[in-house]
Amino acid sequence: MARSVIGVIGGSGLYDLPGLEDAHWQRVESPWGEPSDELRFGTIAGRPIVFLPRHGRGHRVSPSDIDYRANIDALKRAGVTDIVSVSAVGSYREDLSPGTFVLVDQFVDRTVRRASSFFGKGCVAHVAFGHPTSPGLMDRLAAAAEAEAIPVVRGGTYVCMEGPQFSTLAESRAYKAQGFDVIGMTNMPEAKLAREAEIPYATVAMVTDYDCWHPDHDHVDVAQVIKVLTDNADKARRLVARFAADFPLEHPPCPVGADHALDFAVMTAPDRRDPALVARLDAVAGRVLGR
Ligand SMILES: CSC[C@H]1O[C@H](OP(=O)(O)O)[C@H](O)[C@@H]1O
Ligand SMILES: Nc1ncnc2[nH]cnc12
Repeated sequence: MARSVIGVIGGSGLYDLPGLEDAHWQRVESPWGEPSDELRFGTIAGRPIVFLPRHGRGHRVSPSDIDYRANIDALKRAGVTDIVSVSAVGSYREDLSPGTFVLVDQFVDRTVRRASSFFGKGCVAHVAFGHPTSPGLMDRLAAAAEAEAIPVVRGGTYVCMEGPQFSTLAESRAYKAQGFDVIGMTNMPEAKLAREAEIPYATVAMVTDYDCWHPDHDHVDVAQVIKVLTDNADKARRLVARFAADFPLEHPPCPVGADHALDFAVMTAPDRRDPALVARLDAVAGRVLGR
């Protein structure tokens, strides 16, 4: 059984994890491109943690420009076995008011210009993705939230838009009518790539606004989002710290098999694989490609 290494991807408003002990920033090279920033290595209660600010320190990288493949590959190279992502979201439900934390369990991908797979011409693979988040991680996040007296809502569908503009009123109403619960711009293809890299993934979504469908609220603006984020950042850090401190030292098997997602996924015959692509897949898929 592998030693647990928790990866934390910090979203808007979360550019560092102040509770990390023995922490240092370190550049991790990836053959897939430029990660959003250096990785912050440290420990919490003796557990190794690797933190990555998704938009880079100072929020320099927009959702469409994030190199999600480089980020996930870098975390995999750093030995990460489990990922918790923290994200700001807009809400489509009256009861999910700003400040609410939601452990989303489903995603709908509406992004249009992002590389969303490590695989492709020369090495084709299809991973199962019916359950895109790990129930094991969500159970532990819910327990950590309870221990810290932070209310969380368990379950919800996150629709990922391309952005960077927020939705039109027509889009917002349509998403609400389709039954989506929250909206953001970053969790896709991040969650898809984590699955391909066999890293169980869960998201703590922090509601910052009602998008623009709500008759009693004006359109979304960044000042409003930042205010809610600032008011809640400390709660998010406490939640992540408690989750990490209580995490098993040995990686617990993922109930939906995310940590073995590639067992039966690769279609391309060994003698027909592109050696250059296979070389780039060394960290993500070395376990099944024999590298
Ligand atoms: C500042 S609001 C819009 C911005 O915040 C969310 O990012 P993240 O998931 O990294 O917290 C949203 O997806 C947008 O990128
Ligand atoms: N309303 C919204 N739409 C998309 N991304 C968001 N992130 C925070 N609020 C959002």
